[in-house]
Amino acid sequence: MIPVMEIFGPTIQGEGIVIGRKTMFVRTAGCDFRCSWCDSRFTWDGTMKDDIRMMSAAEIYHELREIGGQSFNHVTISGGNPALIKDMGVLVDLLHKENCQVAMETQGSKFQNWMRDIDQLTISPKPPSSHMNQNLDILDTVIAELMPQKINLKVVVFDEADYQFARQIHHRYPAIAFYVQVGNPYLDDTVDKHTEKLLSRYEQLIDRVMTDDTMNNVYVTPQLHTLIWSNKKGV
Ligand SMILES: C[S@@+](CC[C@H](N)C(=O)[O-])C[C@H]1O[C@@H](n2cnc3c(N)ncnc32)[C@H](O)[C@@H]1O
Ligand SMILES: Nc1nc2[nH]cc(C(=O)O)c2c(=O)[nH]1
Ligand code: SF4
Ligand SMILES: [Mg+2]
Repeated sequence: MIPVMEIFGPTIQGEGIVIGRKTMFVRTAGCDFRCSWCDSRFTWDGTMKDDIRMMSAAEIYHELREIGGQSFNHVTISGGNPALIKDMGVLVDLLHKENCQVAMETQGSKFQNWMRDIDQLTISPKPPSSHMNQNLDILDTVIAELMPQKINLKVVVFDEADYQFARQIHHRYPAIAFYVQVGNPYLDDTVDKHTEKLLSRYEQLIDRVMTDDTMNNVYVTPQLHTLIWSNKKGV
């Protein structure tokens, strides 16, 4: 059984390697990290614990079709940390059998065998501003289990220390597609002029990367969904 926090979509994948892709989301409950700026704290801080449902893969698939009808062929599994969940492989296999591609978001602190079957696996190590201490030896062991061409790395950047961390991660794994994503400090979804504020932060990150000759093989991205909807839940 899988602890599900929310199922929603179709929407656009707002982040990373398939940014803009029409997708459904399955968000699991529970995380082994506690990032200071987590935009999905409700998955682990207890505030929405009454919404958590223990569901089988078949039940999740049924609900995806109930909400999304035939209007999707891509599902993103996020959380929380979905890599905590042993039984997820059954859902990944079922989605593939039903001709859906499957993406996943995780922070690289845990490995499960079923992660090898994910079509777009994003690993997002946490920089200093998160106040997490990402264990790079564990990250090495997780990445060693996976095919470099089937995964990508995405580091969220809020400040210069985060940027230096991003560079360190990119150079530690040069064969893996690398994304720097601008941090969103506006977690309350009622911030005035959030789009302008986020775009301005995005522009600063672009400027930082453009003049850095050690960061040429990289993608610089915003969180597309937050430009439109701020940190609204369920989009
Ligand atoms: C909510 S997390 C869930 C998956 C997994 N726990 C992880 O962190 O990779 C999904 C993505 O959102 C990113 N994220 C979380 N809070 C953010 C924020 N305030 N600004 C920008 N990205 C954020 C994470 O770094 C991660 O790449
Ligand atoms: N539209 C949209 N794109 C996303 N990409 C990653 C998300 C996440 O929370 O993991 C996310 C999300 O919550 N919404
Ligand atoms: S690892 Fe992901 S879900 Fe967990 S606290 Fe950090 S951003 Fe949030
Ligand atoms: Mg999100």
